[in-house]
Amino acid sequence: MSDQSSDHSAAPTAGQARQARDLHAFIAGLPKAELHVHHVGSASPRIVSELAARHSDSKVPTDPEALVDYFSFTDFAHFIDVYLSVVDLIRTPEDVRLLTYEVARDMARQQVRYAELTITPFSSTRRGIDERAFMDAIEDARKAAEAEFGTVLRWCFDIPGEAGLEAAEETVRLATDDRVRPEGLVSFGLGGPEVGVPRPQFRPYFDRAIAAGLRSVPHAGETTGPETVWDALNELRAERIGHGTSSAQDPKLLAHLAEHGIALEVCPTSNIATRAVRTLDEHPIKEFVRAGVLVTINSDDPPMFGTDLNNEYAVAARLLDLDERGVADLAKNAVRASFLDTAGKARINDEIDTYTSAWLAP
Ligand SMILES: Nc1ncnc2c1ncn2[C@@H]1O[C@H](CCC(=O)c2cccc(C(=O)O)c2)[C@@H](O)[C@H]1O
Ligand SMILES: [Zn+2]
Repeated sequence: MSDQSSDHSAAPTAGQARQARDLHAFIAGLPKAELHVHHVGSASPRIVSELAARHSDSKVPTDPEALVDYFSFTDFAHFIDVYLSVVDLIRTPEDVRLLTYEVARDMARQQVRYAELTITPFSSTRRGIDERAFMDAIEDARKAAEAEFGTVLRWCFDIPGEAGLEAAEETVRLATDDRVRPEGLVSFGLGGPEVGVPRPQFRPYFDRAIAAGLRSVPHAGETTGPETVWDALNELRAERIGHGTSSAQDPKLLAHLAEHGIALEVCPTSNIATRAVRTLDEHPIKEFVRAGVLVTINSDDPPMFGTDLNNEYAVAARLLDLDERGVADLAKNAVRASFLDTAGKARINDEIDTYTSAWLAP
């Protein structure tokens, strides 16, 4: 998969091409953690086309090839429309289980040892899927994935902000009611369009989620300015920020993020595909690193953006001019910023170190 920049730099030399090939090979085998990736957004073209074929009333193509054009977006609002047309395909608990298990399989193929998968339960329960059956489906898939692939999944439940306080109430109830909240739930987020969806209104819901032991990880600064990131920090007590792209416009914000170790969940190709950033070469990831911000690399909605996590690491390596050790450090950033327990973090970090040392051994 190539990145989507309109990069017109000179053609690489033979040595540079070999080095890039070698780095792709290194990335493919590197143990990783992923912190910002969406459940429905990770449905593979095969799964999406199979589900579309079951529902003739859907506008989603039933041919995986035709999905490539269907997954090209004129702007963020268009992306959300397409995203919801795929959400509409998820209609039964078996659809939910199949999707979740296959997402875990795709992650395992990229050596993802741990992932915090963002799920929007409101979107499924409001479409008629029973909440108990929904939770059983994702938990069954989570346990099967861990047993069969060795990939540890945890859940982030997010509020689709544009759906307003009704969605907020339903999401925080599903996330905090011990009769229904799933064992794998660790965090609480806020997704969807940011324009016209001010973050402060969700403070009471984040307060309830945090009081129930969940970690705060809202999207912010993806399609609006740094003030949305400040609101996510000050009103929603964000421990990490989804995207945070516009933070680069506010040096004080960058300094705050760096000083307090608040990680940005950077999704480079997503920002290009949704038109949040014009080209990869203009992406602010370099400014984040220069300011000392903890940067993690993520795929967001990989099949929808024509990418996968390995490709996102390759894009980041190119933009940051990283060698194998630099890429391994990026992977360890995600482990550090994760909500995995200390033993789990040590285990993945040791795997990363062992793999990198073996790769670089003369
Ligand atoms: N890069 C992204 N940036 C932001 N969000 C992203 C990104 N990728 C994926 N998402 C997901 O998109 C959904 C949006 C759902 C939404 O807006 C909505 C609005 C009105 C009604 C309903 C409904 O369900 O009835 C849903 C969220 O679930 C979110 O998790
Ligand atoms: Zn996202």
